[in-house]
Amino acid sequence: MLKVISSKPSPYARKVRIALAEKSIPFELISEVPWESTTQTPRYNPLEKLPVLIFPDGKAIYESHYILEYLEAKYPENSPLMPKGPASIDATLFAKQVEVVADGICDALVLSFFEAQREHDKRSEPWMARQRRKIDGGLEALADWLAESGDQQFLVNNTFSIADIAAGSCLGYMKVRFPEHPWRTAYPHLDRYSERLEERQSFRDTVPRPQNFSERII
Ligand SMILES: N[C@@H](CCC(=O)N[C@@H](CS(=O)(=O)O)C(=O)NCC(=O)O)C(=O)O
Repeated sequence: MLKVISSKPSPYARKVRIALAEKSIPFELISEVPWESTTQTPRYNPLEKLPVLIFPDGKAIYESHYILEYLEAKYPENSPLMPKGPASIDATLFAKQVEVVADGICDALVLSFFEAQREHDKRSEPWMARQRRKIDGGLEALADWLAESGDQQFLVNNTFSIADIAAGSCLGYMKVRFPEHPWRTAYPHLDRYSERLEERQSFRDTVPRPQNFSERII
């Protein structure tokens, strides 16, 4: 059976868990804190990051966007998550662009989270401001794309895709890592979009949770 190394809050791991659930591919979930000495992630990923997808033979792949690409290539018939058909190349490329922005917002959220772990006198305000600009700019892009889609249920061709997995996981992570951010009032249509996605069973079963650190990690 496939195994997924995940962590409770990880939006990137949530993407993989959602894709596997949407494709009805069974897997064993392994939850851990990748920064702690007990982590097994470095055994499979030289970049020491989760999610990791581990195959029955012990081989593994990593980086959420690559894992989703892999799953779509190997299991195309199980609930396709990329637009299909000859005219779909532009739609597929757009779905991947949405994933780039959603993952980039998460990257800035992670960097902000760790900067905030430093003692006050060691925090870089310019660095925090830079991450905040990326988060705000990324959210504005998602809000604009959703509006351009006609406030549809899904971002691309009104069909559930990796764009919605990435955007939905990102917005869910905002609620965990940056609950005071005003995006839900600034973009009510994006908030409704996020709430609609959270009603999907694959989202219900993968709601992110904060995690406790037993070791100092920064
Ligand atoms: N680009 C990667 C990012 C993955 C990532 O940053 N994972 C974090 C955990 S979490 O933030 O998603 O919870 C990690 O393993 N960090 C460990 C490290 O960066 O050394 C992906 O999309 O999979």
